[in-house]
Amino acid sequence: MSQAGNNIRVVCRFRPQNSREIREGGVPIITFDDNGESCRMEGKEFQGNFTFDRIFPPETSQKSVFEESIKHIVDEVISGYNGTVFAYGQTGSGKTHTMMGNMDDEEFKGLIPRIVEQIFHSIIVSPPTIEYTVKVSYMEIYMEKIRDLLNPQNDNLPVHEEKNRGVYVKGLLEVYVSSVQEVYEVMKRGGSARIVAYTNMNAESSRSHSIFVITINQKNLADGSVKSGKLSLVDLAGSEKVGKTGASGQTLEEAKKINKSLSALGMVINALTDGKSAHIPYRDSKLTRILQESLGAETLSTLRFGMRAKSIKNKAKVNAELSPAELKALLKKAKNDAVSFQQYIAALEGEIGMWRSGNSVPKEKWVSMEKVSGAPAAPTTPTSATNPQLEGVKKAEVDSRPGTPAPILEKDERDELLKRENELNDQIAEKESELAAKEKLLSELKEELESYKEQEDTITKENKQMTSELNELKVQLEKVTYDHKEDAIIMDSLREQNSDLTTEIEELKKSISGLKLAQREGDKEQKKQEKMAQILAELDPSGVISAKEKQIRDTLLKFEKVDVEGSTSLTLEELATVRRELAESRELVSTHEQTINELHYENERLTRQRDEFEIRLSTLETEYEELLDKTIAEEEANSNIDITETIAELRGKLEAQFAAKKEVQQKEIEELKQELEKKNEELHKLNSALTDLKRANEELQNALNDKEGKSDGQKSVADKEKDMERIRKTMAQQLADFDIMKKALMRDLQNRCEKVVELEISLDETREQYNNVLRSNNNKAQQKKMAFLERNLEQLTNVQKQLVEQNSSLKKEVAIAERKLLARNERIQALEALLQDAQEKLTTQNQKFEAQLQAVRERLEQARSQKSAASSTLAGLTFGRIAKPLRGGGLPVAEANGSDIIGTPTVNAQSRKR
Ligand SMILES: Nc1ncnc2c1ncn2[C@@H]1O[C@H](COP(=O)(O)OP(=O)(O)OP(=O)(O)O)[C@@H](O)[C@H]1O
Repeated sequence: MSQAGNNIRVVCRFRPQNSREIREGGVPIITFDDNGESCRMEGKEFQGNFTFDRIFPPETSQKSVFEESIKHIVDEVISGYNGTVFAYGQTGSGKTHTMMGNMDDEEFKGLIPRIVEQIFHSIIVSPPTIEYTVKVSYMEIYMEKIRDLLNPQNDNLPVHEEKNRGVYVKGLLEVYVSSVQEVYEVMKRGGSARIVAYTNMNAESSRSHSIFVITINQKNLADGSVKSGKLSLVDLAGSEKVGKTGASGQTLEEAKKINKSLSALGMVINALTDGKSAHIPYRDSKLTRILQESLGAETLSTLRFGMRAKSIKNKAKVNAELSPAELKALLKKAKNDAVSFQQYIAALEGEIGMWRSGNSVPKEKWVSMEKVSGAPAAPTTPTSATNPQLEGVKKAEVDSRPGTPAPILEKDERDELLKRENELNDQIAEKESELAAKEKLLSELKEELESYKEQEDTITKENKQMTSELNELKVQLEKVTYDHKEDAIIMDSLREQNSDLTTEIEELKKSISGLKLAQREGDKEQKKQEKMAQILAELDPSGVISAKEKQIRDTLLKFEKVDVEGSTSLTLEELATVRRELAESRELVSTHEQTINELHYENERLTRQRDEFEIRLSTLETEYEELLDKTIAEEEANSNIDITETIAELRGKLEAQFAAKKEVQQKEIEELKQELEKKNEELHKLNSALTDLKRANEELQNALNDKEGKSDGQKSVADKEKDMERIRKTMAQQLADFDIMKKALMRDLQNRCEKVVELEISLDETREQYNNVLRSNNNKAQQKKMAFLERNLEQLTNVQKQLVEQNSSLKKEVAIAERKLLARNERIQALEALLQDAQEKLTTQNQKFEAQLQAVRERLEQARSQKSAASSTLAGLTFGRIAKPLRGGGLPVAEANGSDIIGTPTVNAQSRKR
C-alpha cells in the first residue's frame, strides 16, 4: 500500500509458486481480470472477488511494479508531501523481495532502490534554483522496541510528537546522503545490522518491522522558501503472526502477545474501518504511532485484501516553510489574535470578578470570544483565500493531528500534554533500556551463576568423591594405624616374651653349663681320686720310697760293716754308688716335697670346693624358699586355707629337717676344718722332718767326703768311727722318724680323701634327703596341688610353646603387616598426592575459568566501548555527518556550502494542501 498526498493506493502482488509448492502439487487459486484491478479467488474456504488499485500477477517484473504503483510517489515527496509505502503479507509472500529485492541486480532490485534512484533522478532534473539535502534513517521495531539499524546500540528509542515536527523517533540517526550509492551503502549497513540481530534472535525476521525513511529538504534559492518531504518505506513483519487480520477477540489477544505492533496495527485498521470507533488506538504500538500520519484516515479500507481500500481517505499536508511575506501576514494575524485574546481575557476576568463577589451573571451575558471580538468562534478563519498554506496552518492549529485523541483540549493544554507525553516516552524508553540492560545483565549473571553452579556442582561432586575417598582412606589409615599399634603391642609383648624366654634359655644354658661344669668337676673329682689313689700307691711303703729307703739302709749297713771291718773294704765304686744313691734320695726328697706341695694345693682346692658347695647349698636353700613362697602365694591366691596350712606345716617340717641337716653338715664342716688344720700341722711337721732329712743328708754327704779324705790321709779311725756311729744313729733315727711321718702322712692323706669322699657323699645324701623330704611331704592336698602345678606347668609349657610358635608366626605376620603398612602408607601418600594434585588442578581450572571470565568481561566491555565509539563516528561511514546539498540540474553545490551539520534545526512550517 502506498500513500502520498491525498492518494492512497493499494496494490496487490502475487508471487509465483515456489519450488516447494510446485513439488507438493499446489495449484494457483487466483484468476486475474484483464483490467488489472480485480482478481477472483477460488479457494476451498473462500471464494470471492477482490479489487485493488492495481493487481500484479506472479510474472510481473520488479520494474513494472515500481513504475505502475510507486513511481509517482517520488514526485509527491519531492513536492513536499509525506509518503509511506508499506508491504503487508504473510511470511514468504514476497514483502522483502518487493520492497528491497536484490539491490545489486538491475532486474531484481526492489521498490526502495528504485525509489532512491528516482529521487536522485528527480533532483537532477529539477530546476537549478532549488537546493536539496537528502537524509536517511533506518530502524526496525521488534518486541515493541525501536532499534536504530544505523546505530544498533540504540535499541530502544522513544517516539515523540511535536506540534510542528509531528511524530518522530527521538535520537534516530539520520545520515546525509548525496548519491544512490551512499543510500545503498546505508541500506546494506542497516541490513547487516538486522541480519546480526536475526541471528541473535533466532530467525525473528518475520516478527520485526523495518522502516527506511528518506527525508528530502529543499530550499528555493530564489524566494528562500523551504519544503520537506518524507518517505517511509515499511517492510512489515509476517502477517500470519496475528492470525487473520481483522479478527477480533481471542485470536487477536493471543496474537497481541506475539507481536504487539502487528496486533495494534490490526486494531487500528479495525477501528478505522468499522466506522463506529471514535478512538483510534495509534498509541497502542510504536508501529502505529510512527505510521500514525500515514494511517490517519477518516475511513481506512481494510487491508483484508483491499475490499474497502478505495474508500480510504487521508488528510494530506505539504511540509513547507513560509516565505517572509507569508510570515509577515502570519505575524500580523497573530498580533490581531493577541489583542482579541487580551480583550477576551479581560472580559472573562470581569465576569469572574462578578461571580467571585457573589453576584450571578445571566447566561446570555456570559462572555464569549464572539462577543468580545465580534468574530466567529474559530480563530482560524482564513485571512486570504489565495494562501492555502496559511489556511493549512490555521486548520492545523484547530484540528488535531490525525487520530490524536484530544479534540476538546485547549491548544496550550495539548502542547503541555504532548510535552508531558514526550517526557514520559523518554522516561519509558530510558526505563526500558535500563530494564533491558538489567535483564541482559541478569541473564548474563544468571548464565554466569549457572556456570558457577555447574562448576560448583562438579567441584562439590568431586569434593564429595574425594572427601569420601579421603574418609575411606582415613578409616583405612586409622585401621592400619590401629593394626600397626596392635601389632606393635603384640611385637612388644612378644619381644618381652622373647627376652624372657631368651633369659630363661640363658639361664638354662647357664644351668646346663653349670651342670656340665659340675659334671666336669665330678669327673675331675674322680680323676683326683684316681690320682690320689695313684699318689697313695706311689707313696705306698712297698713303692719307690721303700726301695730307696732300703738302698739307704743297705748303704748304712755297709757303712756299719766298714766300721766294723776296719773301714778298708769300702771301695771307690761303693762310694760312687753311695753318692748316686744319695742323689737319688735327694731327688726323692724333692719329689716328696713336690707331692706335699701338691697335696697342699689339693687341700686348698678342696677347701674352695667345699666353700662352693656351701654357696650352692645356700642358693638351693634360697631357691627352695622362693619356690615355697611362690607356692604359698599361689595357694593363697586360690584362697585355699587348708593347703596354706599344710604348706606351712610342710614348710616347718622341711625347715626343721633342713636346719638339722644344715647343723650336721656345719658340724662336719667344722670337723673337716679342724682336720684340715691338723693336717696342716702334720704337713708342717712333715716339712720339718723333711728339713731334718735334708740336713741328715747333707751330713751324710759331709761324712762321705770325710771318708774320702780318710782314705787319702788315714786319719784317726776312732773319731771316724764315732762320727759314723753318730751318723748312722742319726740316720736310723731319722729314717724311723721319716717312716713314722710317712705313715702318718699316708694315713692323713687317706683320711682326708675319705673325708672328702664322705663329704661329697653326704652332700649327695643331703640333696637326696631334701628331695625325699620334698617328695615325702607330698601329702594329698600337696599332691593335688603339685599335680595342679604340674598341669599348670605343662600348660604353661604348652602355652610357652604356643607362645613361641605364635611369636614366630606373629613375627612373620608383623613383618607382613609392616610391609603392608608400608605399602598402605605409600598408597596413602600417593592418594594424598593425587588429592593434592586434583585440588591444585581444580584451583588452576578455577583460576583459568575466572581468568577466561575476566577476559570475556573485558572483551565485552571493550566491545561496548568500541560500539559506543563507533556509534559516535557513524559506524565507519565516510559520509553522513555533513549535509551535501544537491542542486537541481544535476550540479552538486560547492563543498564550501556543506556546513549544514546534522542537528541544525530546520523548522518547517507545515501546511495542508487541502
Ligand atoms: N514476485 C516474486 N518473484 C520471484 N520470487 C519471489 C517473488 N516474491 C517472493 N519471492 C521469493 O520468495 C521468497 C520469500 O520472499 P520474501 O523473503 O520476500 O518474503 P517475506 O514476505 O519478506 O517474508 P518474511 O515475512 O518472512 O520476511 C524469497 O526467496 C523470494 O525471492
